[in-house]
Amino acid sequence: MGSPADTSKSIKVERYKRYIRRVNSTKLLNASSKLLFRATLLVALILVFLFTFNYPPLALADMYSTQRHLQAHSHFLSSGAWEKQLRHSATPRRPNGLTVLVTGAAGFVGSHCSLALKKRGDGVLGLDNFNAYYDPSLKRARQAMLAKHQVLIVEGDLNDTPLLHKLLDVVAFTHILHLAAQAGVRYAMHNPQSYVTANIAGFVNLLEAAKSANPQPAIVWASSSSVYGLNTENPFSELHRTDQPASLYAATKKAGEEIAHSYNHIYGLSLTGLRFFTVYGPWGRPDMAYFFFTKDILQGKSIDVYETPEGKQVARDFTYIDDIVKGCLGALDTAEKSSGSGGKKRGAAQLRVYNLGNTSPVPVGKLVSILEGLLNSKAKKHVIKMPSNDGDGPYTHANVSLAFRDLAYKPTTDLPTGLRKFVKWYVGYYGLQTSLKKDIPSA
Ligand SMILES: O=C(O)[C@H]1O[C@H](OP(=O)(O)OP(=O)(O)OC[C@H]2O[C@@H](n3ccc(=O)[nH]c3=O)[C@H](O)[C@@H]2O)[C@H](O)[C@@H](O)[C@H]1O
Repeated sequence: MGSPADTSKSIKVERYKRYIRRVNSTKLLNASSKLLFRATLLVALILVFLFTFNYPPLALADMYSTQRHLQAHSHFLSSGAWEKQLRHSATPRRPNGLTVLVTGAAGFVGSHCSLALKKRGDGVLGLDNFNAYYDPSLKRARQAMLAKHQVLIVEGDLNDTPLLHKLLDVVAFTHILHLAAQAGVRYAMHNPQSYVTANIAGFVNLLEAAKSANPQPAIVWASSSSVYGLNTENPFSELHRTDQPASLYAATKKAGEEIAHSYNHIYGLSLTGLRFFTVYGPWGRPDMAYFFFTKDILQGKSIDVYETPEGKQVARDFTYIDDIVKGCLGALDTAEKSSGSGGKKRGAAQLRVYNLGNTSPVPVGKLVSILEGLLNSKAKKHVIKMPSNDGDGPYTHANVSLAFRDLAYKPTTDLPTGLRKFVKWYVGYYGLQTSLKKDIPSA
């Protein structure tokens, strides 16, 4: 046993050691929290750098798509109420009415078709990703217009597989009117990938969901006059060559027609492709010439009017939206049922392709002079040779005898009448009535 002095000394030594251990461990803790803090700061800085400076389009696109994905999937979470809304919108209000999923429902042709279907008592559910290819506020305005008629548009992408399967699970669609696409002939030079994503991957994704559905819906979808590409026979008939597309847009639409063939062959999906010819009218697309010519003429800006390399006028078979809507409804009404179910083919199914044009090409110069008359304003025309490498063709002209025979399709609106209706809508929508020198005469 030691003396009290020894004991007291050893207690003090022990206390000192404990103190030193505590100080050291605090130092260690401080050091490791500092390290952790610095690491977190570094990671945060790297993330901020990546999002803000390094890959802005990628980071933002990812953020938006994740946001949309979460939005779509949050619907699944509160699924009861959401599913009820879907079914309500999709339920027909007439005996034997169709139950139609309209993709691209906030688009130009999609919104008109959705409204026409709803008005005659069919059930309609829309799907649209509201992308910013052109002013999304116009798409929102179309959505609001449809909402007044009890048509719901789900915000989501064709490439969102769980969402597509969910929609087809919740509603037993008899038909899909597939109009969602990356449109525009010349924009394909600037953003080729968007055409592949929407017009090929998106279409395949939709067909995959449709082939697995039970019952399989019949599908009517938008192809394009541009598939005629370098074809020189005139007017364009469905029997002519379509293996020489002049733009990536046209190539993706032609690919769609071939993909439709394979899904029809393998799974018994009923598929009808409609080749639209330069569709125009109220609620139209701001990226199209008739639309931005109107804007530019009213603003006193110059417009480029293309001519062919030989100095000839460029012409289009401009087709009025109401005629196109009748063609789409005719195709839906005559579509036979798909033959398969749950991913298995049970027999041969219908496979069709039709031109939907106006059968009366008009030179672009004439389009401009009609607009000048309606707007009471002289255009500052800048006539230039058509850019040779942007996929544009010199003229289009539809033979619609097949669509007339099978769909009772008969276009009735000439360009002056249709443009008058468009201009009337345009000045009303953009609140320009008072700035025009005279009222737009009624049709
Ligand atoms: O039928 C289709 O399948 C396609 O129709 C539409 O393409 P296009 O017929 O090319 O329409 P659009 O661009 O309005 O040019 C019209 C005319 O104006 C000429 N044009 C064009 C631009 C310009 O600045 N000047 C000009 O003269 C131009 O040379 C052309 O002669 C759809 O956009 C497309 O999505 C697809 O559906």
